[in-house]
Amino acid sequence: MVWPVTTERDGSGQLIIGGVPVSQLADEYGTPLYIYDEATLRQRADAYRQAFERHYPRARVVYAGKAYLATWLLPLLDEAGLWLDVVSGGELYLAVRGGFPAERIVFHGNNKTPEELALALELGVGEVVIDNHYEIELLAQLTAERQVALDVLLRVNPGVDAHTHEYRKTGIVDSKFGLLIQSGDAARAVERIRAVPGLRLRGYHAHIGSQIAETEPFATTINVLFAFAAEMRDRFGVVPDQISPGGGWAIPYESDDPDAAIEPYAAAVAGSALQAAERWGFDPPVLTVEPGRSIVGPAGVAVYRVGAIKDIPGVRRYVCVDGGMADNIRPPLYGARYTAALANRDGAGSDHAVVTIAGKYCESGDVLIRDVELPTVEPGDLLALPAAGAYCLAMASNYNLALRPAVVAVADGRARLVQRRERYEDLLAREVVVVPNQTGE
Ligand SMILES: Cc1ncc(COP(=O)(O)O)c(C=O)c1O
Ligand SMILES: N[C@@H](CCCC[NH3+])C(=O)O
Repeated sequence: MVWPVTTERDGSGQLIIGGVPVSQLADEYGTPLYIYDEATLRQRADAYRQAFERHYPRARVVYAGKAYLATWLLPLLDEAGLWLDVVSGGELYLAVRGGFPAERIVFHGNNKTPEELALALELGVGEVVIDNHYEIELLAQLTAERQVALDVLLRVNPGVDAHTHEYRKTGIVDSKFGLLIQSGDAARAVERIRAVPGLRLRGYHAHIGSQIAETEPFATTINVLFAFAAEMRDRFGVVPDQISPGGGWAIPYESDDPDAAIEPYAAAVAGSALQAAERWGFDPPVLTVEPGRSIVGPAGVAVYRVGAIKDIPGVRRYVCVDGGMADNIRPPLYGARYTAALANRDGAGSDHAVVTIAGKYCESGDVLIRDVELPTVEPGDLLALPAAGAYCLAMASNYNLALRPAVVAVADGRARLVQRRERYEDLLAREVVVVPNQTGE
């Protein structure tokens, strides 16, 4: 359940993804290595669009690029008919340079800079999701200067507590995202947006958090959004043509996690929206969802090579790998759990032991998996971590001047290098001070 759909073992026990042996990829491109299975990506993108089309008359699926964004992914998203959510000038720039249609880009962020907003207008993004009063004034000025009109949504804070890690909650009252409904702040923003000639208010947005495996908080959020919409209709006569409960649907990381299938999520979210529209007296507006993790997460596998192995008698065995928190910060940041498998062999017949997979960086917290049962591993073995497609590379750093990993996309027995591994020279690319060459000149 946690592995890409094409994952199998060949006769010799090697792990195969997309028809390609993982060890072959590791030998060719080095480790750590991130492998994306195109079949899984396409299947999930299609599943989202089809499920929402089935359950709702006017649905829009927007991929949240913060989970993982690279130019090679863009045609695949485009072909699947998805929109794209970006949260920075950098994501916006990459998406447009990579050929994604700007009119299907939604620009998010709780502190968009004047330069980022100007870029969004220049590139012609489809929608901007306004987060705060400062942004309304910036957009008022920018649209007036350029004599253009812009479609906007208002991000509200619905005051909904989703069951997820504290750091992943975004819709509770004490949050930096959106404007609170219950204090009247969101209503004040609606009033102001309506008075700005260059802004066309299309509807309301909320995002309550990430890695949420229950549908109930989404249903509550949708109801709060429609109730707010009804209040705005009664006060100002505004009828929204779009409502968005954001993204945040979970994926399984370990085999006993909830399976978080897409179909029941879509059925529940669409059902809640239809019900709430009826209850509050609206024709169903466009329903927009913004999955990030649940599209790319299950498609990605991280591959590491084992190096040092350290036994602390009676305490634990550390199996150290050649990556860690620089390519995957999630375990130290959220206490996120992963599972792992031997990739270059299946370890059949060998003893099993509970070990801790540690990274190579200078932090005690640099542990990828605490306590995972594996066959006996040796230096040189390859370990594969599934469900690594979202928020690993996207949050990767050069800590300890680590080189960020290569990315390979696999499909039908073929591998494409889509992002090369960083090189030592890349570490010098931004240095301003002249670096002497080896002869000291
Ligand atoms: C506004 C918004 N939309 C969508 C997402 C995507 O979330 P996820 O990757 O959990 O689906 C996020 C991130 O949490 C977000 O902030
Ligand atoms: N980066 C997070 C979640 C935050 C999503 C973006 N708002 C994770 O890895 O789970």
